[in-house]
Amino acid sequence: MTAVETVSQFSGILAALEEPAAILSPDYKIIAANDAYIAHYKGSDAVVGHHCYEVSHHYDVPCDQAGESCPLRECQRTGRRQRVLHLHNTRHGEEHVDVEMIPITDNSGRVSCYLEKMQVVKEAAASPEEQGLVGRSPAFMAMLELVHRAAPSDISVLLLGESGTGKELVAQAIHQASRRKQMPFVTVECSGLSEALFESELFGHEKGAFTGAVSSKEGLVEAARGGTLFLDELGDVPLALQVKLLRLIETGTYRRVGSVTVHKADFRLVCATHKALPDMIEAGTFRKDLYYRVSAFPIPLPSLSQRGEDLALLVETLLKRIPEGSGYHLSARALEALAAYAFPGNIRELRNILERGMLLTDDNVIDIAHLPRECANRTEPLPTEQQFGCTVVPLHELESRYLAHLVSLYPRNKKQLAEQLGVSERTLYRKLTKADALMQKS
Ligand SMILES: Nc1ncnc2c1ncn2[C@@H]1O[C@H](COP(=O)(O)OP(=O)(O)OP(=O)(O)O)[C@@H](O)[C@H]1O
Repeated sequence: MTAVETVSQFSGILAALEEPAAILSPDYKIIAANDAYIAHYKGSDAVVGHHCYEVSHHYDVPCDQAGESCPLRECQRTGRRQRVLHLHNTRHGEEHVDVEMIPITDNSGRVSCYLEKMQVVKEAAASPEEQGLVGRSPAFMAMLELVHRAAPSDISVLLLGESGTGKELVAQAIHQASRRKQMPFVTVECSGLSEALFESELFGHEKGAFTGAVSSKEGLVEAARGGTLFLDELGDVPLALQVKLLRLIETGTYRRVGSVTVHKADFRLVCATHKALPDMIEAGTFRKDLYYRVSAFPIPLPSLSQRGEDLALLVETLLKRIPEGSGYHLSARALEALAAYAFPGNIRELRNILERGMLLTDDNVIDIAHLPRECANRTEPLPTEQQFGCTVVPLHELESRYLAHLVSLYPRNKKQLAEQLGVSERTLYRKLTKADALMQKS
């Protein structure tokens, strides 16, 4: 089939698609594109005849030669449709885009071209935003791809990540991208609740069900009707309550405390934990059956230290979100210092560091001096040997060299030498033996 025939055959399909779509030749050339594609990428029909990677990435070479996975190349390799999440340059700036590549065969069964369909991923932004997830590092993109795939279905998602990695924000993003987005998103904080409190919080109670239940109250399961129920810190739910949770999930029904009426639940379940649930199962502190119910679609969240490329973007974003923060910025040296820090508290810790820095600075620049000592300590790079004016050697080696030099000056007077050095003669001999060994090594 010639290119002209291909265009006429597919122009109808392209026009019928609402999302940006194009037909690509095996050598990455855009043969035809729909209006949505043109509007999204260039705003003019000058896209036809250009390479897809030039238009969407502003690259000179195909994605796989620029360090990214190329769906067209994968399609050619496997002969099957491919989906991948890419960061594209669109008319709105950089956007996360779900790219779907479908091989098209001609009458002889040979793949003659490819249909490329784009869907802008709304769950996250690649530039600082007032709200929502931001990120562009490979670790973040891998997580976002899973979020984007899971969100539209009703599958139970288990978010696994250290404290402060954004589990609650991801849960909200899943809700926002789901068909339940118009309905409530309800968080259940599972840690620190007693058995009785947990049950009445979750299922509600009737008037007089227990001392203090002066009126009947709707529970969080009821409040989440039609929407998403987010169980945060699932690993903290005590064993006795896990069975009640399991019953809720298995039967899709619940009863208010003090009532015999069975209610039907209607929610999509998203759970989060920073604990290793399989280890807890081993230890007998988490039910295996509950684990399999909640972990149909696990999504690991990267720690901040795995998202080094996102640090500057997150700093800018958080400063936008902290009240009064948008007037402030971080000096290059301070950013460098933070880049070398491990962030055990992840993004929440970064936010705290910035808030503290804002209070400590006298102008609008947060500098090294305004960072906590544990971050700032790593900041001053050691002077080079040239700047020092001498070679930098480990202290124990310096001591050995010094002792060797002294002994060469006073070979017969070790007792006096030990006295002058403030050590016992025995210690001096021990140190000299070490020094000898070191000298022989070097
Ligand atoms: N990708 C992201 N983009 C922007 N802000 C983020 C992102 N991820 C997390 N944050 C911010 O980091 C902070 C911590 O996020 P969140 O509370 O969702 O973490 P968490 O993993 O649920 O923490 P914990 O386990 O302690 O409950 C919040 O201020 C949140 O807005």
